[in-house]
Amino acid sequence: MTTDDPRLRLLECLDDAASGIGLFDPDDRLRYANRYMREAYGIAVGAFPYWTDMMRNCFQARAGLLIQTNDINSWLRQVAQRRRQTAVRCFESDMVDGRWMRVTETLHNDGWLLTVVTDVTALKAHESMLQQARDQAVQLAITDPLTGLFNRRHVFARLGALFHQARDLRYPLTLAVIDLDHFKQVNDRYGHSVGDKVLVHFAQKFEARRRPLDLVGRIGGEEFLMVLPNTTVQGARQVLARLREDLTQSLPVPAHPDLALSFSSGLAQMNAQDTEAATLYQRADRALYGAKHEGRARDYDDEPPAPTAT
Ligand SMILES: Nc1nc2c(ncn2[C@@H]2O[C@H](COP(=O)(O)OP(=O)(O)OP(=O)(O)O)[C@@H](O)[C@H]2O)c(=O)[nH]1
Repeated sequence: MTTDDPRLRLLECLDDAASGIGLFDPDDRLRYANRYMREAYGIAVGAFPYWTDMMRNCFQARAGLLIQTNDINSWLRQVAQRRRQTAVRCFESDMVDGRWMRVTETLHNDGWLLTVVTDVTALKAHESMLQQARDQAVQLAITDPLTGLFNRRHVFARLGALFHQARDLRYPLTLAVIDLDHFKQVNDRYGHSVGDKVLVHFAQKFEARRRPLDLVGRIGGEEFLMVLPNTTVQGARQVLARLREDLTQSLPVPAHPDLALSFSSGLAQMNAQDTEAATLYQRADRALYGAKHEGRARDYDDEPPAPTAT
């Protein structure tokens, strides 16, 4: 049938629309549904159910809208509290067949409600792909590609936050700047790729010893930083002693059993004079030079912390 009456043409076009369109009267009974809407919700041609019966049918037949509940009556009560409360309501719904629908309900002054249902499955997939790509980019930006530890930029950014937290909550915080000894000789003697394996091995040992609140990262070629919240210098010395033990009991590169390597560390515990993380780090870095100067393979802290102001 062709007609020039735009209202009739509109009804014809609505029936072919690529979105679901439904119209509910003030008693919440379906009075019009286009083909898409009937198919999506499993409503027979010629049937005009109440909204609650439509939902009940979806639940019982496990068709159309995915309703995950053990108690359909309580689900209906909860949803009814939100339905018809605002002039326009927009939400997303899962369908039993895996599709995602965006539902827009427009409430007219006289209580008639227009529902438009659009398939947004492709958009959702795209959104989740973007989210994954973003997460991956963030991960790459904070990770040292060789060892998988946090990189220098991220460790220093986190150090700032941990420093202020420890100062505000008044618990001790100790830094350990760790540097492998005579690492250049490893590269010179065994080659750069073996040197890389050694770095990875150390990183794994550091990571394995890390407690949940500790922060470990690679801040330079063969230099690592450990941030130990709630830990004094004495506590940090124990952590490092255990690390040395771990390292003496393992071969950095099994193909080269003669390859053994030590590390030196500079320790500094936050004190009342440290106004920012940078000064604490400088003290730890200076202490590292002390450890190297004293003969390497040791932990060094040249400035015992002053009593913390209360
Ligand atoms: N294999 C490898 N080597 C690196 C990497 N980054 C830096 N290095 C090397 O690490 C070596 C560091 O040498 P130095 O700074 O002289 O330190 P060292 O030989 O460990 O001597 P001390 O620290 O004084 O005990 C240099 O040879 C760098 O080329 C890396 O990612 N992989």
